[in-house]
Amino acid sequence: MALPYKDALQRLENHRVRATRPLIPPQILQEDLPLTFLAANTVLEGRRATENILHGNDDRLVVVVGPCSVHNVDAAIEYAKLLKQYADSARDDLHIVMRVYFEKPRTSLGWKGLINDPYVVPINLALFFLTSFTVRDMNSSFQINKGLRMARKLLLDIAKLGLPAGCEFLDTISPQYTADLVTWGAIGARTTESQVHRELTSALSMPTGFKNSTDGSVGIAVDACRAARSGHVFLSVGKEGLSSIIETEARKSRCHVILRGGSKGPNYAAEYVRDCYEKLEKAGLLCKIMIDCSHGNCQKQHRKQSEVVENIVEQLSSGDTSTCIMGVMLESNLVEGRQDIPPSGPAGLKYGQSVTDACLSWELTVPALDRLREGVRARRELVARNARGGATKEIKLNGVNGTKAADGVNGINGVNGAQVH
Ligand SMILES: O=C[C@H](O)[C@H](O)COP(=O)(O)O
Ligand SMILES: C=C(OP(=O)(O)O)C(=O)O
Repeated sequence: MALPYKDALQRLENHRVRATRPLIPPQILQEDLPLTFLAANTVLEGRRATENILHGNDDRLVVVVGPCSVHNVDAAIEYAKLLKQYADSARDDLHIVMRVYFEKPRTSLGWKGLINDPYVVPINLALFFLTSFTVRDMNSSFQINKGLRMARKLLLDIAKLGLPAGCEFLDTISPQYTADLVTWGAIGARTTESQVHRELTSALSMPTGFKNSTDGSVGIAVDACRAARSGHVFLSVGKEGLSSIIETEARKSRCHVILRGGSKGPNYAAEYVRDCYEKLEKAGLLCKIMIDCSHGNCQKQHRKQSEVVENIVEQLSSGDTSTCIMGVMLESNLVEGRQDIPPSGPAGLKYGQSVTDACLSWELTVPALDRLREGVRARRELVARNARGGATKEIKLNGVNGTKAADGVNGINGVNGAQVH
């Protein structure tokens, strides 16, 4: 029997939408939590240093290190203070950026991060006790306006400490709320192939890395770097929260590939770095690569990150891939390992431990960072030796002669004639 016309219409759209709630406009949140002079300086300086490393005008390594995801802002600040102290002591060798990840792409289902589902303690005590026994995930409040506010406030507090922050951009609207506080961005393995994320990246003002796909394909990350370098016209929102048509301009690339391993195994070893380099060179792109020690590269066994670090140090010290490695990523937290969110709710969580991927403890992170410093120093010596004694086989790949580029762009690739963008 035919449905009444009105019922039929209702089934044609929004049939599965339970509710639509208003989202705070980005401009209001930015007015409520404005960028301070100190915070702006942290971001600008952090971006400048990252770009100099990307373009071969600074021989340090960018190290993106921190929790897999932030769920407790107090623990994140405690971690940030430790990291800031270390970053200051290591600043001659490492440009340290804290991983401050609020958006989690899931393989299938799971908590999607602090912006999507922050842990907001109910004000009403009775409700608190009731929800303590019934909640799933962080607390299934899905109070996204609060999540955005908490994320912006945390990024602001970290920037005020003088520590640069790095975020994954998973949603294409949320960057309007936080991007002015982000020094370095990432597009994850599950979204690097997405046109929408490549368009978003073309609009981002910070250097950004594209991960290889979860099956290990590096070609899609190279394609993504090429796509993001171009100008695009696409749909998004403006600062007033209005749906908008955004137009971006083609520009010098600030993108790089992140090798994160995949379902076929790790890809941090020199042969994979070399292969990635060759793909980037063929595409006429900046031949700069970050190695993610976690995810597919440690096969989710967090302590293996230290083994990956050892391999990177070896490559930095002597390998032909030495100078195309511009960065390293580590998943680290106050407390080692990971925990599930208890069925009774987040109140029972252990302080300072990840609820997503397992992380290195702070105590294991420091020696890994120290080793990376040693690797950078060894690379410096290698480059200096090469400058004194002519090109050696080891560093032929990049043709680096240890000098800085005059135009601030082609320091690394300029020598062997590869095109730079
Ligand atoms: O970095 C975190 C995870 O690797 C990513 O979000 C996927 O997580 P999942 O496989 O547990 O869903
Ligand atoms: C989700 C992440 O990584 P990937 O995209 O490599 O899985 C991450 O870095 O948090």
